[in-house]
Amino acid sequence: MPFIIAIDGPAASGKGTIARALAAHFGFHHLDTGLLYRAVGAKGGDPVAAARTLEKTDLSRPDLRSAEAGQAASRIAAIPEVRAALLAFQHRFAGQEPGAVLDGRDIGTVICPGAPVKLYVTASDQVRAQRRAAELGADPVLMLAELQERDRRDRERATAPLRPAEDAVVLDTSNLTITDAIARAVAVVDRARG
Ligand SMILES: Nc1ncnc2c1ncn2[C@@H]1O[C@H](COP(=O)(O)OP(=O)(O)OP(=O)(O)O)[C@@H](O)[C@H]1O
Ligand SMILES: Nc1ccn([C@@H]2O[C@H](COP(=O)(O)O)[C@@H](O)[C@H]2O)c(=O)n1
Repeated sequence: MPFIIAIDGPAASGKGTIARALAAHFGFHHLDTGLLYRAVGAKGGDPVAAARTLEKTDLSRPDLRSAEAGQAASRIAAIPEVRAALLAFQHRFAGQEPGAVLDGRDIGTVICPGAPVKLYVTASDQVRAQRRAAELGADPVLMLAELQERDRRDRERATAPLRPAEDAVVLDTSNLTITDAIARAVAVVDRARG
């Protein structure tokens, strides 16, 4: 049976960085599920139709990492039919041997609630805004407003809201270097694998 690592958390908390590193460390597949929502938002038109016809090539559009694409993603992510259309792809991905790391907002709560490792990666709003501003070469004040608006929408939506699974290990990376954050995540997985 494949080993699944479910990682959730708010925007720019470092979950993607940790997910990629865990996948490389353990030789697992990795899916950044945020990309699915970003790609649907970027396609325009009817989001439900866009989600139902999403193709792999849609995920390599060059504009998906922008703040605008993040905002569009979080708007369409609140539509239950969009989320339903993306379920089968995520479940298939999670079923790959020898294991898979999926990061997003509802992986531990909805997509893979039985995952043996669930991490909820977080950091203070200010730290996340600084990191995202440095990454995109953007204004930290604007990034703070952008992240807070997106987090609020993600937490308050009725379907699959952002929240830690009850059995998730919370990892606050506010005062951790990338190396230390990854080391802590590896230790959590090692413990779970025995
Ligand atoms: N512990 C850390 N210390 C310093 N910088 C970090 C740390 N973790 C991640 N970063 C940096 O912060 C930025 C956001 O990290 P990352 O993309 O992993 O976040 P994310 O939670 O996956 O974001 P999103 O939800 O928007 O996809 C990146 O530039 C990354 O290099
Ligand atoms: N499992 C997920 C993943 C993402 N979303 C929504 O997509 C937006 C963009 O995600 P990033 O991880 O790339 O920042 C995010 O704000 C969510 O609205 C989601 O709902 N579920």
